[in-house]
Amino acid sequence: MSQVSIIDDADGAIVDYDPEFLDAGERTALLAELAQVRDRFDRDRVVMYGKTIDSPRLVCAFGDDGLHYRYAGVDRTTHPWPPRLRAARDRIAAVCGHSLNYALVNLYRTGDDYIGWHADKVSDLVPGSAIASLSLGAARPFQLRHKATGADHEVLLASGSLLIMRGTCQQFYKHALPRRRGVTEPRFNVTFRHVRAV
Ligand SMILES: O=C(O)CCC(=O)C(=O)O
Ligand SMILES: [Fe+2]
Repeated sequence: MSQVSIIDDADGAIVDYDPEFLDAGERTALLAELAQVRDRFDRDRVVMYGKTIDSPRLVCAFGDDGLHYRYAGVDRTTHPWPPRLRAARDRIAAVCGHSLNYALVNLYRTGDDYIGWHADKVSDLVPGSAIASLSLGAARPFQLRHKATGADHEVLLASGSLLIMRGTCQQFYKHALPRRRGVTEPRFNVTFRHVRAV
């Protein structure tokens, strides 16, 4: 595990990045497994400022039985873990130092798909738990911005890379994956989370 520190600030926000968490064989196998469940992906209908908006990307959730994780008015059913995704989850949980029971997977079909500036909702997560983000497919730039100072960070998320956000990251920073014209290859992003049992 060769982690690079992206953020480690006085407020306790921590972001670490490992560009080569998965080797080439694991990347190919996991991409193939996600491609097999491609028909389970659909757009989120997100309620924002009283309006219903279809997300500019496709989404699918996997997790342990009976879990719910709500965000922006979406309460999505979780599918059972495909075996390779569960194996990746186990390895990533060992890196985080706690269990991970939920994975939200975004599919950016081309560079036109994106996710806007936001912080992840942490009230349904186990306090102090990390959010671990595994990328597969097209490399896309990921941006982090401090909510008060506007300080910017950008990381090109490579296929097979792992980015871990922990500490007060969601409290002090927003993040986004902007549009990138000219990207024709799809990208899957899996964010593993430790959702609180309700
Ligand atoms: O695709 C990414 O790298 C980020 C996804 C994300 O921020 C989210 O699902 O909350
Ligand atoms: Fe996010």
